Amino acid sequence: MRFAYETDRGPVTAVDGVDLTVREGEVVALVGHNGSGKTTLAKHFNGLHEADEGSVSYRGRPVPEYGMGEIGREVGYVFQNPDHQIFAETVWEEVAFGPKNFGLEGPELDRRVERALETVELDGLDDADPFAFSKGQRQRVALAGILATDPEVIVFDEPTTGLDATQQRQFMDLVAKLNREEGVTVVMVTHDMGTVARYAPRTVVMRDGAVVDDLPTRELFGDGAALAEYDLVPPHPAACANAVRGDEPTALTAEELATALGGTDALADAEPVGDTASATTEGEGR
Ligand SMILES: Nc1ncnc2c1ncn2[C@@H]1O[C@H](COP(=O)(O)OP(=O)(O)OP(=O)(O)O)[C@@H](O)[C@H]1O
Repeated sequence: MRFAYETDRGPVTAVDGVDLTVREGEVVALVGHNGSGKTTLAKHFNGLHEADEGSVSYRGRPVPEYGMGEIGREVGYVFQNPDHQIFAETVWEEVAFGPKNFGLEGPELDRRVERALETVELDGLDDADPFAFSKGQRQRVALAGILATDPEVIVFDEPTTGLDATQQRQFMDLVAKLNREEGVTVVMVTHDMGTVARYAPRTVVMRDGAVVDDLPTRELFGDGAALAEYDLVPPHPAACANAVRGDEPTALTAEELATALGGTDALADAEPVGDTASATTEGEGR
């Protein structure tokens, strides 16, 4: 597929020649430099963009054929900045907006909202003003708003940007639980290699609008040549493991590294997500 933005200076091609299949129940990371086309591609998954050439299909049917409401119910998109999504004056109104739009009302709507708020651990805060929340809490409100629509797929654009290490871990553990327990398919655009290593078994690497690699994350982080070629910095546990492991597969997390070195979980416990906070392709702040 191909997509170009129309600008004053003419069309800017953002994605070109991408051929990608995401399977049900997967967690896939989309990585690559700034401007490589990750967000543009991701926005095709729920119809926020429509391909100029080729097409993007969901369950075998082209996304544009679904209509916005229909595809929105299947594929939720969580924006990088929750404030691009949040608009209501109370948490309840915010989370109820999606399912209300899809025609839910009464006790069924209440149940959906309560369940979504429980999942993100914001239950009991129905009347709170989401704009008075921390960034991490707003991110969770935004996620609850998507969860309340009961999607099959969730697309996250930089899900942990602006969250501290603990909030990052909490947010991503929640996402992992949705995948594990409810079978939600997850596609996440991220620069955070620690998050990729810990949560996404498959990584798609983009460059200049194209997919240049698509491989198991463990393979990517164990392959020095590929990491150098794509200019990706592996998370610390993988870097350490690569330095000492010989022919063994690399470690992706501190826990795995500790086990590989014959240690105990104590080492892992000592290092919560320091690796995820620093091991990005671009350094802090992204
Ligand atoms: N609204 C827009 N108008 C014109 N060009 C755009 C627009 N949004 C993105 N682009 C261009 O499309 C290309 C791909 O951008 P995109 O945001 O998809 O990349 P990305 O990999 O998600 O980048 P980042 O990591 O910085 O979020 C870039 O060249 C970018 O400048």
